[in-house]
Amino acid sequence: MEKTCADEFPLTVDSSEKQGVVCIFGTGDFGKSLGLKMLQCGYSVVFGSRNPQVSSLLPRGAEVLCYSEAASRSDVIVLAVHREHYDFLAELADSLKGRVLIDVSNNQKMNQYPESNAEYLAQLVPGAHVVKAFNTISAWALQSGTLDASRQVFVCGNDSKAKDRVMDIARTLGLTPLDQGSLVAAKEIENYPLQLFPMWRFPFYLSSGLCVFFFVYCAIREVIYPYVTGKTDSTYRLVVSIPNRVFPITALTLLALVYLPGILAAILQLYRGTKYRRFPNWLDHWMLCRKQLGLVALGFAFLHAIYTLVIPIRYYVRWRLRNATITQALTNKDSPFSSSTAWLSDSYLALGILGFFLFLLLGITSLPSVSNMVNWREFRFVQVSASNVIPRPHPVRAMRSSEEGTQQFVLTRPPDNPHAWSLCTSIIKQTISN
Ligand SMILES: NC(=O)C1=CN([C@@H]2O[C@H](COP(=O)(O)OP(=O)(O)OC[C@H]3O[C@@H](n4cnc5c(N)ncnc54)[C@H](OP(=O)(O)O)[C@@H]3O)[C@@H](O)[C@H]2O)C=CC1
Ligand SMILES: [Cu+2]
Repeated sequence: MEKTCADEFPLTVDSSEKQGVVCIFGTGDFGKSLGLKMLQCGYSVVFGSRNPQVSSLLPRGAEVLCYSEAASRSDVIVLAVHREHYDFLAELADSLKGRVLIDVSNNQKMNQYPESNAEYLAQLVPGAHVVKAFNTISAWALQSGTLDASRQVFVCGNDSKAKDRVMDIARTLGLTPLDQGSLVAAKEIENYPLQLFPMWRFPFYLSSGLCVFFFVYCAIREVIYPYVTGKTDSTYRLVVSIPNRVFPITALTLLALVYLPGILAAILQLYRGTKYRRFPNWLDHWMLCRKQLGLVALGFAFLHAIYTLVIPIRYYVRWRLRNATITQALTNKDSPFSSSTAWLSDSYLALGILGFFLFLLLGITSLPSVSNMVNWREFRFVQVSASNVIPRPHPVRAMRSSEEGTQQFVLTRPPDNPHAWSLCTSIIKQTISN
């Protein structure tokens, strides 16, 4: 190509702590973000673009040249172009001979092409040393610096010197390179970003299933049954009361399912008498998505906490309280203050709050950014102790103490605790009808 495209863009790179020149083909989202990061880490960046004059919004200090011109400036070239547009490289094959070509591309779906993008690139440009890297890092994370969970860069390539250079660059950018072997591994590395999601799929389906099951169960018990037997309309319960029953049950069931596979695995190891055999696939997968299960459980616990906080402002609850007060006033009766009930109510709520706090602690320490800061023993300490003290679902007890033929029910929870109230009343109703 003609030399003109270089002339308008003089080199203005900060020369402090130079790391060498890296060329980036493509001035799209990823090229720009990676270029910026490289400039910040002391590299000189030369962009290769189809229209070097038009390319705006590029990081300051970077040069923009046409592809061939840019390629001649550096032995390391990052290819921030989609695979579909690789054909132009065939023309540049001569000038790319002996260069390190970094393929960062990803596909839309798994196994989209028969060969991996990196292998395809190696066929297009046979003289270059193709290295697969950086495809698991997102442009957004590079720019915002929120790389916590995704610092890992999987690197593979057939030329070990080229691979070493790429791993050095990754380390300079503050990333963690992981050598995955020869270019054959590229296929798996390219599938990796698409595979991350399945870890969430099982928790998602499981929690949806649990929610639906418990919702239907509660709806039958608290809406359909009262309607069929007493023609009472309690459909309003579908909105807050029943979900607030379903969320904690789901949260605690999921939490239990986080710990269950570990126990099953231990039993299996004891039974087999060795820990050097693979677990069955279902157990393996279950073990691998424990963190996701736990985080989904934490989400449900959050919902439960929020739903519980709004209970006092619910119309139904206010109506009940007002009615009880008016009835007491009209009948000129008062209910004596019960110290033990007050104790029970407070300890119940306090346990709930503490349980939620521990659940939160469990969730937060399992996030990679936090767990990186504690050592293994500290991590186990928090995880094991927190999971042991999270309270079980609130037991609601109604005691029958019949005097002179009339049935009275002493609640272990005060009726003004709305959370227990609805359950208690339904139990009382059932007991009376028996
Ligand atoms: N975005 C992200 O978060 C990530 C992206 N990647 C990979 O990085 C590569 C680039 O992605 P991204 O920057 O998002 O994509 P963009 O579409 O934003 O940019 C692609 C760039 O390719 C260049 N290009 C060269 N030839 C063509 C052509 N024929 N048609 C269109 N564009 C062409 C263009 O640069 P110019 O106009 O200067 O020639 C264009 O800006 C992809 O392979 C992607 O899989 C990998 C990890 C994360
Ligand atoms: Cu609760």
